[in-house]
Amino acid sequence: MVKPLIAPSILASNFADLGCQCHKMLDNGADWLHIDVMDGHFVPNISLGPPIISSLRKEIPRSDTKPSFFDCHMMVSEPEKWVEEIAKAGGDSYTFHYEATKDPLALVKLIKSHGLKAACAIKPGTSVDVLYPLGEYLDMALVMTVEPGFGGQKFMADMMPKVEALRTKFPKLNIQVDGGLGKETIPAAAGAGANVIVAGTSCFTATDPRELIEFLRENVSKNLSARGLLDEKV
Ligand SMILES: O=C(CO)[C@@H](O)[C@H](O)COP(=O)(O)O
Repeated sequence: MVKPLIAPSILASNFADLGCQCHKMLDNGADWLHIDVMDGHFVPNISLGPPIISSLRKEIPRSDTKPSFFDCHMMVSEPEKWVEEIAKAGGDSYTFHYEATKDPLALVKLIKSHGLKAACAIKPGTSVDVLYPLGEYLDMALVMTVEPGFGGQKFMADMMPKVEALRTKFPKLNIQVDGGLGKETIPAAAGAGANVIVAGTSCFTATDPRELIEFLRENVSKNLSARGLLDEKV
């Protein structure tokens, strides 16, 4: 059974006001914060790293009663190098790119040994088949629906067969989609079986973020329920 999880991508926030903007998302119903770490090598952009995650963790302490999950998407060329730093900074999950590592299973073990959830992402040009041998070891698979590197790009609907294939093979796996998600594109993503929705621009520009987050969640719930996979526990 899986839950719908809505994860605003802080790349779309105003970094000068990061703490307040993150509180706003969590207070309006977000389940996770999606934190995009970019190194200027794996992707042609530089965003933020462990020091900012560490400051954000002080602002949003771990809590059992309030959402405080930091979902760290590592768009970096040497993902092995940053696991310990991200754990120390207060990350909860560590998503590496399949394309960036020679030994994904060893990396999954390393991530878990630091107490983090382990996830693997694939870029749009990467076949979903590469995730099949990893699926049983992962806490989450991420199907990129834009080329990684920048927010505000157009959702690639042609990635949905990858999501559908993963959902069929791994009914209970968290399957995340990232890039171009909002009211217009959620039906395709939820319909294909995605349950973890990263939404940057749509969440941070919404006049009513609560209404948008609820809309995204409803779409996912409806589709998971139709598949008999919805975890209804709060
Ligand atoms: O990882 C990335 C981009 O590389 C994403 O997390 C984007 O930041 C999503 O932003 P929107 O497309 O929702 O604006």
